[in-house]
Amino acid sequence: MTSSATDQQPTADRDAALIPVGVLGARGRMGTEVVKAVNDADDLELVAMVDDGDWLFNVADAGAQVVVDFTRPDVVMDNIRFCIDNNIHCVVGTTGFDDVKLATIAEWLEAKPDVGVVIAPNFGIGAILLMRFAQEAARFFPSVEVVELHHPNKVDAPSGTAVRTARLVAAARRAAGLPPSPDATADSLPGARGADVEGVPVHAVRLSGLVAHQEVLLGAAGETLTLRHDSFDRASFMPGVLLAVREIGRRPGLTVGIESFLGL
Ligand SMILES: NC(=O)C1=CN([C@@H]2O[C@H](COP(=O)(O)OP(=O)(O)OC[C@H]3O[C@@H](n4cnc5c(N)ncnc54)[C@H](OP(=O)(O)O)[C@@H]3O)[C@@H](O)[C@H]2O)C=CC1
Ligand SMILES: O=C(O)C1=N[C@H](C(=O)O)C[C@H](O)C1
Repeated sequence: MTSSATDQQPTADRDAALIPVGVLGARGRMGTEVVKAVNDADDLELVAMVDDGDWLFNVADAGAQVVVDFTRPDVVMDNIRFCIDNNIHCVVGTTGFDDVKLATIAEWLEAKPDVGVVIAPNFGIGAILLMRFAQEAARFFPSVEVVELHHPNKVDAPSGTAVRTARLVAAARRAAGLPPSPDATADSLPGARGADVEGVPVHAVRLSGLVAHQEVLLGAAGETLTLRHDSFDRASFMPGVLLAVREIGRRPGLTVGIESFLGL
């Protein structure tokens, strides 16, 4: 049997190359998948798994250099604060961030210029491309609406991805000088026209059998363009998560979305 270059390295050197990773929300739907993906990666080492009720200090005690957070919008800020204070880079998939929360994280990071935090509403490559395509298309169409469709256990609505998509589309429309989308609705039931995100209606569907799906509907005289992405399995988020884990040590400060990690 031939031995590889890695096999010939002394054990200490080989282990030194592994990135020690802690997972927060480790027993959740996403956390379970992340634990599997980290365990399967040759260059990463799972050193801590923390879920609700567990001792957060475990990640620091275990020497995690990077923490992956898929918990809940109401606890994620405390987790990020803890990691920054303990010089641990953060890869955050948990949703629920607004400009105020992002500014708070940026402020915390000022005291720790070597620490990186990436907040990504979606790690799916297809979903990231959908956002980019929607942004590109937005200026050509007077009408646009976003429909997101998810499993019924999701606690937040609309999804973080849909909010980010709507904001990107709204910014592209503003840059192009487009007026508000035409809409003659004068009488409606509450919620019938969706949530208004910077002038873009966002509709949220919760349905058994679904995982995570999104459509951006764009309309002009005599034509429509529908952009759709489907995550049928949470494995779809893992290449993006692992990319962020490997990259975040080289990206100090706050990054929103992994577009720049993908060269987009
Ligand atoms: N960015 C992306 O690509 C994706 C983002 N998400 C987002 O990730 C988040 C998690 O989603 P999902 O995995 O489906 O949710 P789950 O509810 O399945 O998982 C969350 C887990 O975190 C646990 N938890 C709660 N509080 C804490 C805490 N203080 N410390 C550690 N763990 C805690 C929960 O425990 P308990 O159940 O007891 O509360 C649960 O086990 C959501 O915000 C979702 O929108 C999801 C998919 C992809
Ligand atoms: O809760 C989920 O499942 C998902 N949450 C993220 C979001 O809110 O955008 C990403 C993806 O849609 C799956």
